[in-house]
Amino acid sequence: MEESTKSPHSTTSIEEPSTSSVVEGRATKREGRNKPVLIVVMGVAGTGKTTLAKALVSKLQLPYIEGDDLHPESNIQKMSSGIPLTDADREPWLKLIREKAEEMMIEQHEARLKLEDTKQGRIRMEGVLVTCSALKRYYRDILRGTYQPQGEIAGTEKAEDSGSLLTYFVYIKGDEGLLRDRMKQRTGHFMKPEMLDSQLATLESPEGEERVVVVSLAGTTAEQVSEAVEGLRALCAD
Ligand SMILES: Nc1ncnc2c1ncn2[C@@H]1O[C@H](COP(=O)(O)OP(=O)(O)O)[C@@H](O)[C@H]1O
Ligand SMILES: O=C(O)[C@H](O)[C@@H](O)[C@H](O)[C@H](O)COP(=O)(O)O
Repeated sequence: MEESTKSPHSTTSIEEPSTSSVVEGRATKREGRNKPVLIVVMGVAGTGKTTLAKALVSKLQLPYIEGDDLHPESNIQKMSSGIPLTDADREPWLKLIREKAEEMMIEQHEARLKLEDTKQGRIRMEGVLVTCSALKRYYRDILRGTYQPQGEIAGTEKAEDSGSLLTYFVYIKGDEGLLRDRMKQRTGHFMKPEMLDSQLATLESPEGEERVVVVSLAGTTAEQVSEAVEGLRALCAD
């Protein structure tokens, strides 16, 4: 077994048969070469996106973007004051997340080429993990890089480019009561439990869309990791 590192930003090889290699391995066999992936852990506020994403980072050894860190200060101020964000507030934020993920993927790819040149190691999977509420279908299309706005009328989609950063969603789904309990227990966060109503009202479930894995809110983090990984593996094998 080659040496591996725990750093999510590492470019060292991951030789153990980790989930990342399983996910990547299937994709590689099917499509003939490595495909970088964007994995978005999504759901309303307080579902456990950050907790699950950090566990997946450690399992899959992928770099990670915390979506909340990319909000402009004005959005944070608004949410902290109990005012839900609008589409106009969210659109630039979602575009920025996609841009950052693409930048990170390019950096990762360049680092990989250098490692291959010097034969220092091998990366088993390329991709980026992101946490983002991604509440509406068209928000997710922005994250997929497929959204094409058309002036004032509803936007259309362009096809996802399988040669770039294919986007998968891990949707944490569960009971509203449990969610409210979790939010009440969480302290020191700008998003207060009262904001949950607007989050739930805005949510358009991603179920039925392409490349979506549903995991249970009620599960432990370890169970959620297994569900996510199994789901991603199944999608890659399709
Ligand atoms: N699987 C889980 N089981 C129990 N509590 C959890 C689980 N995942 C997260 N939590 C707790 O729920 C709260 C919200 O989690 P967090 O990761 O901050 O969610 P989000 O990023 O979606 O807002 C935190 O207090 C966290 O410790
Ligand atoms: O789209 C939104 O309304 C916001 O993005 C909102 O979802 C916020 O970013 C987080 O949900 C709050 O932080 P947590 O998700 O960490 O609770």
